[in-house]
Amino acid sequence: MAQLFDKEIKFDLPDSDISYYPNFIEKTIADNYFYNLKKTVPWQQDDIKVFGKVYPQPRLTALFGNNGKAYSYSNITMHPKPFSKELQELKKSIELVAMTTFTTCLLNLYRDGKDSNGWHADDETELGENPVIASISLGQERFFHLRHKNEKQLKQKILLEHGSLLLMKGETQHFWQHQIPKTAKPITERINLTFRVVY
Ligand SMILES: O=C(O)CCC(=O)C(=O)O
Ligand SMILES: [Fe+2]
Repeated sequence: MAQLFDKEIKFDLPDSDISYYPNFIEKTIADNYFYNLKKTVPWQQDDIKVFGKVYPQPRLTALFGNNGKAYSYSNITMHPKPFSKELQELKKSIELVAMTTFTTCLLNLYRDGKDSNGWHADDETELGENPVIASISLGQERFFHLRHKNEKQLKQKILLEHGSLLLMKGETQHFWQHQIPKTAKPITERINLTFRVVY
């Protein structure tokens, strides 16, 4: 079978298991996924509650899944739509690398540099004890920041490029938080897909 990716970059960070595959999806195929998902996904903007105040979430999202299980975070509960043919296809190729059978995909659309994703860990109970999170990036590259929850000097920045895969597993979500910060640079849109198992 053809290799879908040419290298794995493993981050040597304590209490974590994080790998980055820069060219997981070939450029022209990644371009096609981007345009197709941008056009066909029913993007929504939910309100989030932060310290008792309600704000529109600074990005658009969508949830797909095959087991009907809802996913809740930041006071939002999302109900999955059935996987499209292309998401199903993408899920299959990621499962080969992640060695996990995913049930659910959360999609994020960052419209410009003002869109972001605040510090958090993907540690909701419905994701299980040690979640495997497989994250695909399409379109505009953005920085992904990681910080250790207890040892504040431990941090890492990863540039998430078009067609890349970032894999987080093991105890990562217990010890590390991540974010996509805003940027003042004039930038274009990015789509992120995170495949997860929702129990
Ligand atoms: O956009 C990204 O790369 C990260 C998304 C994320 O952390 C999440 O949806 O939980
Ligand atoms: Fe996350």
